[in-house]
Amino acid sequence: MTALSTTLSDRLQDPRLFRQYAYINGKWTHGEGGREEAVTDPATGEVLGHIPVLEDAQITAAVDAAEAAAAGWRALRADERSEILQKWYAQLHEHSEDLATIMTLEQGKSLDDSRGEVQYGASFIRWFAEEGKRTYGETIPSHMPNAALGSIKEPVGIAALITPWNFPLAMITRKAAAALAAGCPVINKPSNETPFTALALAELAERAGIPAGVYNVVLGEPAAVSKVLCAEPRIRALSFTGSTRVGELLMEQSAGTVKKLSMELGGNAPFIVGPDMDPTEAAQAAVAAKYQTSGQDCLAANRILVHESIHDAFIEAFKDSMSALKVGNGLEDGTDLGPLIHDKAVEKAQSIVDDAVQKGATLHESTQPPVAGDNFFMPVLLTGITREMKVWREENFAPVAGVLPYATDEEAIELANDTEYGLASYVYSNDMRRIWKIMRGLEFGLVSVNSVKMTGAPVPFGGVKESGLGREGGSTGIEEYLETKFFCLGGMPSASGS
Ligand SMILES: NC(=O)c1ccc[n+]([C@@H]2O[C@H](COP(=O)([O-])OP(=O)(O)OC[C@H]3O[C@@H](n4cnc5c(N)ncnc54)[C@H](O)[C@@H]3O)[C@@H](O)[C@H]2O)c1
Ligand SMILES: N[C@@H](CC=O)C(=O)O
Repeated sequence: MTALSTTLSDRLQDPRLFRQYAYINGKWTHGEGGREEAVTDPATGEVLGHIPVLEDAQITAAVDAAEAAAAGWRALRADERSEILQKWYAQLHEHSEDLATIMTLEQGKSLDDSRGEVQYGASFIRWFAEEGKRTYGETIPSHMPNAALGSIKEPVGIAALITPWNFPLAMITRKAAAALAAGCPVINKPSNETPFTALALAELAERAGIPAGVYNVVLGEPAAVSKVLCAEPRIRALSFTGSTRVGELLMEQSAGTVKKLSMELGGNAPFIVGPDMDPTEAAQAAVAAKYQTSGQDCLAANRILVHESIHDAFIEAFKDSMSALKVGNGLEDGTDLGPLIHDKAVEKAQSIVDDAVQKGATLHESTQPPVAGDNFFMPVLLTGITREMKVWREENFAPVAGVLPYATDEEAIELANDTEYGLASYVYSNDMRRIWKIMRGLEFGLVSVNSVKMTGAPVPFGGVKESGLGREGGSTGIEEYLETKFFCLGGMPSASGS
């Protein structure tokens, strides 16, 4: 390892949380082929450390380990698994500041946002520790004489969890806690941009007493690792969070082994502002819904639809609010927006802005001076946009907002639904009838009315159309890792004579 690789551990109260190995069968594992990949701080370009690039046989070894551990984990009572998960939850709380530091260094988001994500991610562990105790089956009135019918819930088996870099902790715990509570061993493949948060979670899982083989983290070349996981018949569930492009690829690759699939994919959220709204209040909410995590959020309000009667006042207030956002290194006090994850993200953001301007949109820039650094991108607003522009059609995953005026509620609904995505949507209005009409008309899995914040452990989170399959969190999230087994007990004496 290079001298710089010690920098990250020097910043931690508990340096053992910084791991530069995969975690398989309870052991910290290097790559057998000797290959490594560097992980950099997107704010500075500094190398934070290295991760091993595992060979295919090592990915299969993780499946072997999970298979060997499966029977023991499944045999525990739900309340015994719950106790272990509660200990994992406590570990996250005890080490929350270190987890936030690791996250900010490798992802770039502000330290406050990272702290918030640690609490958010931990909340899924506590939630599923409780939900695991409530995986009820049912009794079924029999249609046959002398038979008793019913169903029980059983763990689906080994679950592979492939996760993104934008929420490096919560996207893991929302899956892993549900799978573990259901009785499934897990194999997490985190993003190569943010592996150290995932590895710290594994270290804390071990300290909490999650047995060897039940929790594994594999690393390597993403397409190669995912190919092995998808083709592996012993993996019975695949839960993926990431882009629609990769999600579709993984669905194809999993077809041959007919896995249970959960897909949390991309979004292109509309934000509808009714004519009855105060334009300043609505603009402040839209700015918050668009620029959080520098726009690198599947919930980001990309397409802002404002009633024509308040459009101009809304734009003025939006520009003021956008210009108040402080861009900088996430470790610095007062930073609202950190850098984008890498140079390709900056290039994509710039190409979306250029495309819109070239097709006639007006660009409004922040009044703050630009921040030096390759991956920093100042927040911008585009007005006068059309449906032909990339800013309308593509998930930009950057601090780029587009605003379009509309005249009627029907037009707002039609515009909002004009996308292959169907994850999150926002409605701002004080008119209950309008809210109800628009909410029912929106083809999205999540509708947030007069609130920027919509997520949390009790929420059935997920999208429709090409935004995905299944729901995470809430009372349904654990179902992604359970099978229903029907039973028919024949030859039974029956009190009712049936
Ligand atoms: N719906 C949700 O809950 C949700 C949450 C967070 C992010 N997202 C989406 O995730 C995307 C951003 O995250 P990202 O850039 O990490 O997504 P991504 O699809 O590029 O990567 C996600 C994961 O897939 C892996 N991967 C990348 N290329 C692969 C390939 N060719 N074969 C197999 N695996 C591959 C990555 O290493 C990573 O672990 C956005 O589209 C965002 O909307 C969705
Ligand atoms: N903010 C989302 C993740 C999307 O990128 C969430 O809370 O699940």
